[in-house]
Amino acid sequence: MSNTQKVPVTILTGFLGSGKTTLLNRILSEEHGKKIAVIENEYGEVGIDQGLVINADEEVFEMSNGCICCTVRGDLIRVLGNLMKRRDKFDYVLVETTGLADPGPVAQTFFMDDEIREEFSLDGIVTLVDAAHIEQQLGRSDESSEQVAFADVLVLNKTDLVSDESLDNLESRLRDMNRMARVIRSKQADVSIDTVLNLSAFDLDQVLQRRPTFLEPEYPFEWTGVFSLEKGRYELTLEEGPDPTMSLVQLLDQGKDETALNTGAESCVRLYAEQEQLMNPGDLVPVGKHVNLQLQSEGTKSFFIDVDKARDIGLFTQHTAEEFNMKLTKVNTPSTDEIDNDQNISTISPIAERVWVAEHEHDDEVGSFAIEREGDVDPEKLNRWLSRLLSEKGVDIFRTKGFISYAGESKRIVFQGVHMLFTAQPDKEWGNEPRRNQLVFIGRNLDEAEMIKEFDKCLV
Ligand SMILES: Nc1nc2c(ncn2[C@@H]2O[C@H](COP(=O)(O)OP(=O)(O)OP(=O)(O)O)[C@@H](O)[C@H]2O)c(=O)[nH]1
Repeated sequence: MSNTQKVPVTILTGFLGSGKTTLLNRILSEEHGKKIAVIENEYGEVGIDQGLVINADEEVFEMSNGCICCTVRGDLIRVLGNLMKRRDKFDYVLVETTGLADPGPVAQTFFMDDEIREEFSLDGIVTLVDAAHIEQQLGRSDESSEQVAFADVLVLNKTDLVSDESLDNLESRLRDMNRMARVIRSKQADVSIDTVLNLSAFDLDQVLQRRPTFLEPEYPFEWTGVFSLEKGRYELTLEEGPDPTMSLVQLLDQGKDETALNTGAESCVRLYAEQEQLMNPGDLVPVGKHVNLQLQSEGTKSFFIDVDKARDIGLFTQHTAEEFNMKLTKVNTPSTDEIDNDQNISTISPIAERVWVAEHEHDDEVGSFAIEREGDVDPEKLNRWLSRLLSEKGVDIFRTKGFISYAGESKRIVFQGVHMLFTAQPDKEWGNEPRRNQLVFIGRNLDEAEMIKEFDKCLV
């Protein structure tokens, strides 16, 4: 298929609260004659963004799954795959990434996966920059620097909140970080559509020159072991490790050379994006499924693997085998083997092993949670609490957003906060919809229990 027939894709990035949804809504409400499918990559437990995107004919798909940088590729492949079945319904795709994501893995998807590459072409990466907060963000997170570095267009938004002088300084700082990008200033992301869509701006060769590692993938698993097994039942044992659960995929006939390991890894990227199946100790691990081993109980945990004939199997695990002292042993059955005592059972060593090192560090302190409560809140109490919370902890609370039901107000209130700045504005009538509150917080070292307790005090 030639490039012109491929569906163009624009990736919209920018740190939390920089104005991505505002720009998206602007694009969706403009007469541009395009049928746009929107993919929202949410961070957090509740899909608030979908509720904030205006009603349009466009289709909105949400993804949300684990560590974004590691799982996004699998998620995106799944969502794009579904989109292709409705090819007649759209002619442009917009991907809004979560503000915490490095856009690299999102962009990679359009080059690494053959099926995706055949159907879609990356048109450009548009990065929203919050003029009021970017200095602070650049100092604190690698992701925001990556978002600037990858951009084809930098939209310097929220110009109303800073002086012209600061804007000039900021603009020159951004240009130092990325000389290729076009910089546009905006208020409420009021940029003209043709400065952000249909640019044919993304140039893979150029990116590879700047960043030779661009196509080096990141995986949602850290370890692979290939085991050469005979027919029979095997026991997989795990001790205490760094996590109370661990994801795993078992593949049949896994080769052990470099190419085979990479092929296996790519198919696991897709499998890892599927809903995980919880496995308790004693369960039989199915083939080709994303399972999540439950390891909360004390002592050694055992799971079982049945092999129908002599073959090599691959285990792709979220953490390394070493971290859980994971071992595979053959279970002797009286009909086929001599009964062994425990001492004689020997661990089977893998014929090949591979550690997939994620290039990025996981920032464990950054997290999110949602408060969801039926009923109404007292606006004054809520305002007092949030003002205090955000003035005290606003540096660590990157983003707050959601819907609130004010007592005595017929309209739903949309709450939006970026660090210490926040607004609460009436949106649509509640009508017949049940009145409820949904508030998502994203930040560092959040005290979830305390914040929920304080929120509950604001309910009437
Ligand atoms: N003062 C000011 N506020 C703005 C501007 N653009 C957007 N906002 C507000 O900033 C808040 C965040 O905007 P969003 O568009 O939701 O930002 P986002 O990047 O989608 O946020 P996340 O999805 O959480 O990362 C909202 O309250 C917007 O109304 C602007 O130019 N000036």
